[in-house]
Amino acid sequence: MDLATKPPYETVDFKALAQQDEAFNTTWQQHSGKLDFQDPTTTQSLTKALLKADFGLHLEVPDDRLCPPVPNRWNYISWIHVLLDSTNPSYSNRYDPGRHVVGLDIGTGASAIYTMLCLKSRPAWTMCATDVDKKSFESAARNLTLNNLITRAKLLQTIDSQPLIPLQYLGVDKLDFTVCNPPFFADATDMRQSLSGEGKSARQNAVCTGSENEMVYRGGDLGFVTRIVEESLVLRERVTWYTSLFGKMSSAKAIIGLLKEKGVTNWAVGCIDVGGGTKRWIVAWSFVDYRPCNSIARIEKIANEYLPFPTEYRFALPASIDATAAKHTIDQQARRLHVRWNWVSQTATGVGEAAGNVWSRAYRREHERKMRELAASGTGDADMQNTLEDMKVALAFRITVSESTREVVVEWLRGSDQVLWESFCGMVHRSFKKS
Ligand SMILES: C[S@@+](CC[C@H](N)C(=O)[O-])C[C@H]1O[C@@H](n2cnc3c(N)ncnc32)[C@H](O)[C@@H]1O
Repeated sequence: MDLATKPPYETVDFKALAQQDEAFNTTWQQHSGKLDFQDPTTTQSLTKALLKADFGLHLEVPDDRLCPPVPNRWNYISWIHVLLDSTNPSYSNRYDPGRHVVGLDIGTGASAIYTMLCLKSRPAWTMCATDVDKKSFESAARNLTLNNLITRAKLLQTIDSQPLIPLQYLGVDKLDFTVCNPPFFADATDMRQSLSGEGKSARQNAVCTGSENEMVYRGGDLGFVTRIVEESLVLRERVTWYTSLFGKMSSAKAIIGLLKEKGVTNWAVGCIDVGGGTKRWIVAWSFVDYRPCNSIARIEKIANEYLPFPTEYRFALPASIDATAAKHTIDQQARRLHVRWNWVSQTATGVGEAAGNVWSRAYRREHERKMRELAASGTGDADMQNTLEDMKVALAFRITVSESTREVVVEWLRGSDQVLWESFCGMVHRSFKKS
């Protein structure tokens, strides 16, 4: 399986895993095929077997440190893959093996799980990783060495008074993303109650071997990520995507509320829910204007007010228009506008960039007049193209005509002006209403 684009886990086939992994098979046989997730030996055996079978990774963690469940950790990383691939400056919306990406794993833990999954799945990536806990830090370094990944990682043991995104101490100027599974609990009582399932109808899914200093932070996950938000308001574009996991939906909502209050308009919300187990939430935000694809930026499981503005607009082709005519309409319409435009007829997809509202009636009239003048003077298209060369992009978009669904799909790729994006979608749609 190609790890670079390996999809998220939906379930785990324990029986098949037992056939592949001898050590896990012993656990499986001992429990007669019924795994006890409250037993630390079982959960360690499962984690090790999955990492080996699915990622070719070897893991050693001290018994008193967090042993990470693989599906939920991988699903976060695979969500980050889509987030980064869909905000690729080339607008390709695909994994680019040549793209060098630098990430930071805040609080990497004894397993260095996120760092290892990123490095193993994306060979051109490098990772920075921090932790305050000496034992976890040393164990993380051991795991990276054991898997021959240490040369692509920069490890830093920090102290709590240092920034959570310590660019200066890491000797790094910019980052493409941060990943973080923060300590979820506000104090020892909160941790004990939550892990014992007090106040919940169902028991916790798996035993947690995490020590108090790994799992507890003042203010819990909300307190920890509020610090990341505050640092992000200073660092801004020096990190393209700030992301974090949350144990509670209420914490994810509070962070989105804080981001909105601070004027952040580009964010994404994800949910991790493997096999109906404990749900986890992911929030990502950015001060850069590349827009993530709708399918990962907006999950349906949270109230609308916490979702970012949609980055996709679809409409059905009128019955009177066939797909060939629709493709022609889209291409011709874009060519008449003062935009950079690249249409690929084989895939019926075009990508364009505009400096502003160049489809307004006034702008179009003026543009057409200039085009006529240029044609009359014999300099033709070339001069008009020159005006696009140094253009500051206010909106980038992709338009696809889907023959199978008879739909036009408009995607927002770049830009911070929601009104401009809505106006553009309206213009594309109207051109089909007229014909
Ligand atoms: C819940 S654990 C996550 C470990 C690992 N990333 C995982 O997902 O299994 C939180 C980690 O954050 C670390 N941590 C706590 N405060 C920190 C700080 N100020 N800077 C960096 N790491 C910190 C803890 O030591 C712990 O390893």
